[in-house]
Amino acid sequence: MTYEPTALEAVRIVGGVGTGKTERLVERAADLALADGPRSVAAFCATPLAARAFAARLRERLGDAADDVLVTTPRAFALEVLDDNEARASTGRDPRLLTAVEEKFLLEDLKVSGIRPKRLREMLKFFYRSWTELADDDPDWLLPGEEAELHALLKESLGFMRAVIEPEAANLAVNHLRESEAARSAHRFAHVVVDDAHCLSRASQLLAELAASTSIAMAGDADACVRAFDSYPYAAGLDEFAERHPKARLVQLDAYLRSKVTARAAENVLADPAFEGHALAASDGAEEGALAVLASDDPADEFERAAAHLADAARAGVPASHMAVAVPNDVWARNMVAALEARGLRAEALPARQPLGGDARILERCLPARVLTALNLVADPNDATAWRCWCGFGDHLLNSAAFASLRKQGLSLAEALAAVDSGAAPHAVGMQRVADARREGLELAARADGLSGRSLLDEITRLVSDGAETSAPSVVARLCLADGEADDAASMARRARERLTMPTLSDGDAVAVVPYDLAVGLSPDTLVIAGFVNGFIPCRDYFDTTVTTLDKQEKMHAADARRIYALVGKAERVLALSHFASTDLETAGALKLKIDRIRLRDGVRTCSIAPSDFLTAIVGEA
Ligand SMILES: Nc1ncnc2c1ncn2[C@@H]1O[C@H](COP(=O)(O)OP(=O)(O)OP(=O)(O)O)[C@@H](O)[C@H]1O
Repeated sequence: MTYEPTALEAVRIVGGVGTGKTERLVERAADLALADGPRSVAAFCATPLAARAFAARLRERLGDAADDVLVTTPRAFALEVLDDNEARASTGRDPRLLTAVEEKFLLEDLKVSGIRPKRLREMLKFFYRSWTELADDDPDWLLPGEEAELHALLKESLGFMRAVIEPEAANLAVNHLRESEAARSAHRFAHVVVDDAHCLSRASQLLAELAASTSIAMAGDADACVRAFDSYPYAAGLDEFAERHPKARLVQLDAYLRSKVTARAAENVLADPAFEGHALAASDGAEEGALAVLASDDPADEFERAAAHLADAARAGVPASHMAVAVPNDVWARNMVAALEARGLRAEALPARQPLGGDARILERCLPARVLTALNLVADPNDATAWRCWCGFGDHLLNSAAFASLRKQGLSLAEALAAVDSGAAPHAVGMQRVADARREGLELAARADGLSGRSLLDEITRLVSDGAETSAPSVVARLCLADGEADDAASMARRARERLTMPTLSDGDAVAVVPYDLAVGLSPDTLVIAGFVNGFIPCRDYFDTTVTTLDKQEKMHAADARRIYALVGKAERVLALSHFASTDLETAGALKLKIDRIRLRDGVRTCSIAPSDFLTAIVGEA
């Protein structure tokens, strides 16, 4: 049976950055929770951090009753929808998102198609975007031949791993809800509110709508559309919402409610032609606020200077929980946290990318990933993704040929590996390596049985490294352990997956150090935008006309302008733009900075780095 949307009471809240959209939704959610009970309300936010901030604002109004309102992200909700037996059977998947390391194995499995890597990546991007836009509603959306074949291979490979890849999650959940009445009633709320809809994919927006039975309110601002958490944010969704709900009540918010100074900064950015003449005006009652430009000589000075700025704010009475630093990358995040802590300020960083790196092809270079994979095997000896990865580590092609031949048998991965155990697997390159890894994996799981917490992680590390290491890599311990808990393997594996695929901040009393695009949902009193230089924003390729065509350059500029607009407007009172003027050549190369000039200073080749092209636009100088 196919789902037909019923008439929902719909509200569309539109307005620029800082005009009170979230506040309206919080107010609405609180009123509805009081009227119809907190369990009748669900709030969808663009990122886990935004959900945390929304829940805190709701708590201020509702007290403990706020705990019974579901405040979540469409991604987490999609996995809940996919977590029942009917969904598992119809999708052939477990509700488990692939981590970045696991995605590398998927990619290698797709390379057996023989398609050149560049073309393969382009086609994958097309599939991923199309899934998020539900293009597969049209049965003829794929061209026959190479395109349809690669898509089939991708779906088969994901089915073999029984896992879900991020751009697919909301698509699978939408389709499951459309098809299953039982699923719809199990995941239904009388009232749904959706915040920052411009940062959500089309499938995420529709998923939230499918969860509503009586009313839906969606808030957004197409000008602030940035890739924050969903990989393909869909700004047009706000207009589509209006088309689907022609009787939707429109709430248009025009006054920027934060400080006058940050209003001017956001307004100045909006003057960019990319925004087609949109405007923003501070509300009459807003306080003045302040804008600071922190110019430093080099990165080390910058970290010091930015931290000193926030230490001064702390002395003036601003709590650390009301401060944020937006950073261009994890190097800046680490250094800012260290500089803030050195000044006695608590700070916590939200990673820009999953912290589990390494080279899966070389055993010695991927110990943390192998330890975490082994933990998954101990947690669930039938974990198909974990077995796929475990039996591929250390091989140049991650044993993709062997897995291709295992997959072709039409068995599940667990059944196919059982056949390997009994020597009944088809002959293929690398099959012996898979058989050996399988045996080692089973032995390891048996030896680790009964342990928990850090001792389990340490024992797995010892076994995985053949005794060379006796203590778990710190990144694995950070991902798996919670304060004072000696959890079993399953709890630690679940926690690590969640921290990798849905990262958030846990310390509510610390300065939030977040990537530029992940300030969604935050309203810090004082915001420092660090590393505000050319190369970080805009990125180096933007300036390189041999790499970037004029068309592409325009698109990059428009995307950056949206990022900056969404970011500067977040500061409640004080905005500080921090940049540095020089660094050594090696650092500049590694960080992909845009080098203006190279000079010899004290025998070191030193590069001049200019502040971001956006700085003058924000400050409003000619
Ligand atoms: N009705 C109101 N009266 C006074 N202040 C308000 C009102 N609504 C919101 N605010 C304050 O204005 C600021 C911005 O509000 P809010 O975060 O809801 O805006 P937003 O449009 O969701 O912002 P963003 O675009 O950054 O997500 C917050 O500090 C909030 O407390």
